[in-house]
Amino acid sequence: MRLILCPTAVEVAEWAAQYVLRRITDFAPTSDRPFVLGLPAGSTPLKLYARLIELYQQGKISFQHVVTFNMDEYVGLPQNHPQSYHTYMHQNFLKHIDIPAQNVHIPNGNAPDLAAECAAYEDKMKSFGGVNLFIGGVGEDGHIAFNEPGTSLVSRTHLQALGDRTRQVNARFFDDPSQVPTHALTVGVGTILAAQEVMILAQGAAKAQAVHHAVEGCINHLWTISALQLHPNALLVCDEDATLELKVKTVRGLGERG
Ligand SMILES: N[C@@H]1[C@@H](O)[C@H](O)[C@@H](COP(=O)(O)O)O[C@@H]1O
Repeated sequence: MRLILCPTAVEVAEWAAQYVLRRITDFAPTSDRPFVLGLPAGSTPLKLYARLIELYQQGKISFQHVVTFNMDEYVGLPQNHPQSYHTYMHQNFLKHIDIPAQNVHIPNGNAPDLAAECAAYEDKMKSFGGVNLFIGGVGEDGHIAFNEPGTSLVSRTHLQALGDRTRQVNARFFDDPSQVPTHALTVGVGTILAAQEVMILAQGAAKAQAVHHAVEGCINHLWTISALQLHPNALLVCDEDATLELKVKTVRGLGERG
């Protein structure tokens, strides 16, 4: 795992945006050979999306031949609900760039058969030859996508019951905490590990425990982010506050300046 140290969240976003730019540019995608990008929702990637939109507006990057797969979506929330991840992605990123609508994939949390939806989502990813770069955030309890503590590290896209802690943390986006959905569809830990590269962003002291478990802890299903240790090309891009629970020795020995 590469641990990239950035002073602030702004620099995390800048580092990540330049990384995405470089990866897509070097790949030189075409319609027959698109670049497949895994994307998260949440507050963490907002600055990254804003930066990518700027790079697009400056003509430095195009998403014409990029195919996206979102990590997760709430179950039972209408797609046009202000807090659905469909709405989030369109408002914060997709409507501002040149990505063709048919290249965008977000799990359908209102599908009549959720198990079939999950299986079809995995098949769709495979039909593109898998994901080139999966970007993610991390929950305070170390969940990646919506893979809550205890989720199998070889899990694939599945229906996930959301834990109380996740629902409480995400309640800040809803008018009434009781509106936070109880379930989500999420790519599995195994789905993320199957990507050629994984880049997780962590910023703020609330993520420091999760970063500690990711980097210094044992690989275990109670901190699903620790599965990054199994990946040959994993990047963990942190701001200073997110590293507060790491040992100085770890930061100095492993950390690369972003
Ligand atoms: N399903 C999402 C995750 O994909 C995200 O990484 C996490 C952290 O969110 P935030 O970036 O808002 O801290 O929250 C949610 O639970």
